[in-house]
Amino acid sequence: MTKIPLALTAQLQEYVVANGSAPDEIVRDLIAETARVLPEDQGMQIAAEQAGFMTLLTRIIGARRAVEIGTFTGLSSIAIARGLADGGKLTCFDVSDEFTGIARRYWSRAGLTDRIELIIGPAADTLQQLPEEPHLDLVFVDADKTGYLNYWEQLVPRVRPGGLLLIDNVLRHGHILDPQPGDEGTIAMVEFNRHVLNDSRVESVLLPIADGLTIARKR
Ligand SMILES: C[S@@+](CC[C@H](N)C(=O)[O-])C[C@H]1O[C@@H](n2cnc3c(N)ncnc32)[C@H](O)[C@@H]1O
Repeated sequence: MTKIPLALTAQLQEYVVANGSAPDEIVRDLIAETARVLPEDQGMQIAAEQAGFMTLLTRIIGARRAVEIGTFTGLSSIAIARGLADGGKLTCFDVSDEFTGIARRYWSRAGLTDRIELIIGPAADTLQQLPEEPHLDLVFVDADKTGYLNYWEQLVPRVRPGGLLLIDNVLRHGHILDPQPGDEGTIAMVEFNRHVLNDSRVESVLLPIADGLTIARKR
């Protein structure tokens, strides 16, 4: 029998979050401040249960070197940085000083300033500043959807064999199935998902967590 994934209600999501390692006060404050200060944009933040999942995944693979494209107010970067092994480092890429100004405050509060560096500018260009070595253990992509293919092609060669690429919003809130998607982000995501599926450099799974998260492991 086909198992149909459960659609989460707000109450079920609360239960999911409450029954994993709970978000601490810093994460709760960050979520609340983002909602208060950026009500129009708060939907860009990853879900709380996804943050917990990403910390665990980062820890499980013993990641030391990680990259994030799309930082916003910092929730995913805190999730990754907290999972890094001792001496680990996360490099974040974003275009916005305004959004990442909030992230910087929370990195400081979480004692993570030493393990996170931020590069401001369009990631298609600024990614070229990444050194070839050391190879990356973990990559998280959550920025402009039309840029994903470019980021993928720049980053896959930089990930070590066995390292992971995590790609966010691959379901586009269900619009990925629209026969004629009405926005360029979804059109780009249809092509991107097909590209990942046909990329023999990785094995991957598309998880129906939050808005869809692809986890690809470099062969
Ligand atoms: C969906 S939000 C990221 C959410 C974040 N991961 C979190 O957990 O809160 C997308 C971010 O990508 C950034 N962005 C958009 N276009 C970009 C580009 N071309 N290069 C780098 N960052 C970009 C935006 O400024 C925004 O902060």
